[in-house]
Amino acid sequence: MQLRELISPLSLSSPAEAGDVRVSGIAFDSRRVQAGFLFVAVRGTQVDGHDYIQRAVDAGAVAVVAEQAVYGDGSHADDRVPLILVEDSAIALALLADTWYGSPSKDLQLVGVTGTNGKTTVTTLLHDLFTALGYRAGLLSTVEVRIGKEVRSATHTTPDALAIQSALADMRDARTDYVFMEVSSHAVHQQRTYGLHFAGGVFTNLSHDHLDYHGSFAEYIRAKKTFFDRLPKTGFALINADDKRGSVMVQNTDAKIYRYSLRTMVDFHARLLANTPQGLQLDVNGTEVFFKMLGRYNAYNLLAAYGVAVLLGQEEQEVLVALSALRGAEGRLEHVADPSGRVTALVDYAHTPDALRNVLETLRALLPEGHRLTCVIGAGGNRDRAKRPEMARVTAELADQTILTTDNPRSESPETILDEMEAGVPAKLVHRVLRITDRRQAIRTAVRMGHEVILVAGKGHETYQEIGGERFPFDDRIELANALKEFARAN
Ligand SMILES: CC(=O)N[C@H]1[C@@H](OP(=O)(O)OP(=O)(O)OC[C@H]2O[C@@H](n3ccc(=O)[nH]c3=O)[C@H](O)[C@@H]2O)O[C@H](CO)[C@@H](O)[C@@H]1O[C@H](C)C(=O)N[C@@H](C)C(=O)N[C@H](CCC(=O)O)C(=O)O
Ligand SMILES: Nc1ncnc2c1ncn2[C@@H]1O[C@H](COP(=O)(O)OP(=O)(O)OP(=O)(O)O)[C@@H](O)[C@H]1O
Ligand SMILES: N[C@H](CCC[C@H](N)C(=O)O)C(=O)O
Ligand SMILES: [Mg+2]
Repeated sequence: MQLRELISPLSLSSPAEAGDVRVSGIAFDSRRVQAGFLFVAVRGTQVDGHDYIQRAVDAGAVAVVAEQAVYGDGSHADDRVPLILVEDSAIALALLADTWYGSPSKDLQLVGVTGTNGKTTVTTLLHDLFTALGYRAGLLSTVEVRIGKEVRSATHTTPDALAIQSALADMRDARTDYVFMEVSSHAVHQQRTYGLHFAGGVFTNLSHDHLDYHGSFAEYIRAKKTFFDRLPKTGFALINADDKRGSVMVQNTDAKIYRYSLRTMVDFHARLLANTPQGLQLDVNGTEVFFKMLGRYNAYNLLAAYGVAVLLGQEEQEVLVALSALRGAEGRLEHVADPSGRVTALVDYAHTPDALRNVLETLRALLPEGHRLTCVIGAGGNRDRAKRPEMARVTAELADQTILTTDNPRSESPETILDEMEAGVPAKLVHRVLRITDRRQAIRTAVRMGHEVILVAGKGHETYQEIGGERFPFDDRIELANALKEFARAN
């Protein structure tokens, strides 16, 4: 593509000298530049992409997009290639990616889901629902990217702008009708989703997470709200009316606002008739349905998916019938078989205080009288530190036995993370809390406790443990299954 054509959507105040340079690709990482590429210098959380311009040009970049021509160290832009100056290179990157791939979001019905918890569940439900209704559906989630029958594992909840546009282009080429994507607060803040044309957006809920990155709860709210601020007039904004942040989210949106609730008679309303170990019985806008998913919080996820489907023009009764058979995403309240048949063993992705409260309260409510629950939980390294003591406190309060352990320490010391978790356990509950750093041992010990219910939380679908920048194979479901087998053999 000609550089001139590629940069035309950037609406530059002083049009750059693009000449007749031909661009063969775009990269925002100098290590991925090939001959003929356009390099976009983006300021990051670790380093500044502007410091890598020379390297990008040496690697074959034929043009550079940057926010400045003179850098902190006094060096100047490489004058071998055209430099296109922009105000915000992350926004420029998103627009360039959109142009490069031919604006695929305009050819698809794209729905974004944001909120602290429930994004993967709602997007997966929607993907599976629209597939069941006979459409070609695409998915961009924490777990996977689905393009028709092709499944790619995901690197991020919301990938970078080039990866999003490339996946959407593949979906468009595969004649996909509807695409459901998670929109994380990191993504909004880093402009990964800038310029995407959304048919609608969903807000699930807001609670404590990612305060390390955003700095404060107000900034975290602001990032999520920006997603709704940018929705088009033609789109819809579907919010959880039972979450107190719902109305703030859509305060400045141009999109048409719709609400869902378990408490009030809004556009999409459900009444919880029964919450059983087999599933949920709900009255959804006047129709009684039994769903296979468990727990009150999943009533919200189901209602959000129902609302989106109806707003996208689907027939209400057909939607309810199809939704009633779905089970949501893998690694969320996923059962692990116990050969002895004595234990209900589950893996879940709860990795925030609110998610842990929800899943533990759900299990508590469904447990027969006298049944005891052991929960294995850790907290990730290089992530929000403030949530660590809260996660331990909530678990200690709601489980009969808590085992604190390691969950992706990344570059942090596992012991320091565990110290910070332990600090949150109220003195009167310390007798219910064990600390076992090695996650495999923690899971084995949980099984040996002999309680009727075991919940291994925090890693869900993950198939690795990230320690010191390296990912080692580790899957809670396999570990739990092995421990249950061992225990069944020994007893
Ligand atoms: C904290 C964070 O979000 N970091 C993301 C960010 O990287 P960064 O800002 O730290 O980048 P950096 O290392 O400072 O580099 C700055 C720039 O210099 C460039 N560079 C760097 C080195 C070099 O040699 N040459 C070069 O050109 C880099 O390519 C980059 O453009 O931009 C990168 C490219 O898009 C992301 O891969 C990276 O995600 C990291 C791996 C990450 O762990 N992110 C997590 C926290 C995340 O995004 N999570 C959310 C939400 C999770 C959830 O709750 O579901 C998600 O959407 O996944
Ligand atoms: N609507 C909800 N409200 C509160 N907690 C929920 C809700 N849905 C799911 N959870 C809890 O949060 C966990 C993560 O759910 P899910 O993966 O759907 O969220 P997510 O928003 O995609 O998370 P992430 O930010 O990691 O992408 C679940 O395993 C469950 O414990
Ligand atoms: N996608 C989220 C989930 C993390 C889950 C937990 N296993 C961890 O590593 O902290 C994050 O990156 O914050
Ligand atoms: Mg997710």
